[in-house]
Amino acid sequence: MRPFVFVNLAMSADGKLSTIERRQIKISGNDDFSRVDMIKSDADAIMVGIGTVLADNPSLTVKSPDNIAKRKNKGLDQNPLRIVIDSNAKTPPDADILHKGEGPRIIAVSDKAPQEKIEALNEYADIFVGGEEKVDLETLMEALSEYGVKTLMVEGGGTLIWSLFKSGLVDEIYTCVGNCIIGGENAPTPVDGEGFIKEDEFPKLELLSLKKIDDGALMRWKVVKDKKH
Ligand SMILES: NC(=O)C1=CN([C@@H]2O[C@H](COP(=O)(O)OP(=O)(O)OC[C@H]3O[C@@H](n4cnc5c(N)ncnc54)[C@H](OP(=O)(O)O)[C@@H]3O)[C@@H](O)[C@H]2O)C=CC1
Ligand SMILES: Nc1nc(O)c(N)c(N[C@@H]2O[C@H](COP(=O)(O)O)[C@@H](O)[C@H]2O)n1
Repeated sequence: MRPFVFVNLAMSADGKLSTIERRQIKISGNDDFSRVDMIKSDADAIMVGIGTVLADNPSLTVKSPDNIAKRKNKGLDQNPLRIVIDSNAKTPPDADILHKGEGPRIIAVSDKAPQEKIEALNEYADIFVGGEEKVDLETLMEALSEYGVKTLMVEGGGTLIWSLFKSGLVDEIYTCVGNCIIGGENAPTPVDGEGFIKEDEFPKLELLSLKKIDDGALMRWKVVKDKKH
């Protein structure tokens, strides 16, 4: 058993998540930020990789007071369970994700994470340990399911999203295409990592919806399971 996993990302019209400096930038507009806040608020958990924590220092909190109130009325924490994928326990103990907003956090580390760093982070978050070098995402998903997580939103970055696709762990992806060009051959893209080589390995997608949002476009894709072309 594993949660339903959906990825949400914003990219430029030329397919970049950020600049070559890998700093946090605004790609989508206000309507898209409202949409993201809503789907985040409806999710049981939200996940990012350590690359995103170090680059963006996100809090991953629900922002809209209405969305917070709806969660509270349902007896939920203000924010979904926040999860960082971080083999070496490099999450800074003063990171916003550990301090802003109420609600549980999990730092998922591998067997090689130094014990003293685990202990420091354990003051603010539960620690999942799994995987020899990198975090074992499949085992983590099973653990999250046992924890009661039915829907998991993944906010990036491209390295984590690659691993999730490689392991067949993505069910849907929302792609917001902003009206700008970023460029740079080393700028991050939605799916980085090693990349698929053979066409029959490519995850196949079905377009569920396509609409204009702000001055860009929003696509919602379903990952087609076990379909080869
Ligand atoms: N526009 C958008 O929507 C978004 C943009 N971004 C941008 O993306 C960039 C960050 O992305 P990126 O650098 O790819 O980092 P990621 O956030 O994808 O984190 C990747 C890191 O996670 C760790 N990790 C541990 N286990 C695994 C595993 N099994 N699979 C994959 N990764 C694992 C690795 O580091 P280690 O081995 O040290 O643990 C790895 O380098 C930033 O520039 C950020 O601004 C990010 C999110 C959304
Ligand atoms: N939807 C969206 N649009 C953009 O333009 C973005 N740059 C991002 N980035 C993601 O949002 C996170 C910010 O989280 P907080 O506001 O700090 O809670 C950031 O880390 C990226 O994951 N997303």
